[in-house]
Amino acid sequence: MSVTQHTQAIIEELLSFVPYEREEELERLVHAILQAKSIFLSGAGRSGVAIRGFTNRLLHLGLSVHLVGEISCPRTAQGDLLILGSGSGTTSSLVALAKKAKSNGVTLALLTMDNESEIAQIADVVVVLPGVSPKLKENKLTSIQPMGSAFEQLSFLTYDGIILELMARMEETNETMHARHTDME
Ligand SMILES: O=C([C@H](O)CO)[C@H](O)[C@H](O)COP(=O)(O)O
Repeated sequence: MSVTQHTQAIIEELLSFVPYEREEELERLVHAILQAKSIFLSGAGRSGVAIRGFTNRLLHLGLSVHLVGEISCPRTAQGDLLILGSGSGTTSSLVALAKKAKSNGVTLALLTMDNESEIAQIADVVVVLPGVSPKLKENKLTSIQPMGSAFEQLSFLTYDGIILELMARMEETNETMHARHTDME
């Protein structure tokens, strides 16, 4: 197979996974974002790459957003929202952040493959995305891709789906968002 054929197969795989997403879980996340005073976001590795892209678009919507770990990241407070992207829901640095958020009265949201994972058990909002990972106890699906790739790609796309929904509800446009894009590039 060629690289373009592999790419096509990946897109077809993701399309076949989308129906496993639950609209009511995504609605709870959209609601939590709209209610939050400030939104803090984090993820490790490739899950973290996806959440960085999401943070950028939330900023373009005019929301108060912070990437955990950046030197500019302030202290959390009650009324804030922490969104974690973790396929396994067990990544140790994120477990620590989740516990800290809960003890500070911060609403905790998690995008994950495992709704019984350590973080999922204490999260207020859990969005389960389908995928496959060697880190999971049980894999119900199979993937043509290695490790957590399908989850990581689907989370990037789902974040963009959430952005489109937020744009509609917040009456934001491509133009209003572009006007907030950094001039420091
Ligand atoms: O980058 C990753 C790895 O290559 C698996 O595909 C993961 O995103 C990273 O290890 C974080 O794991 P999760 O918190 O389980 O998403």
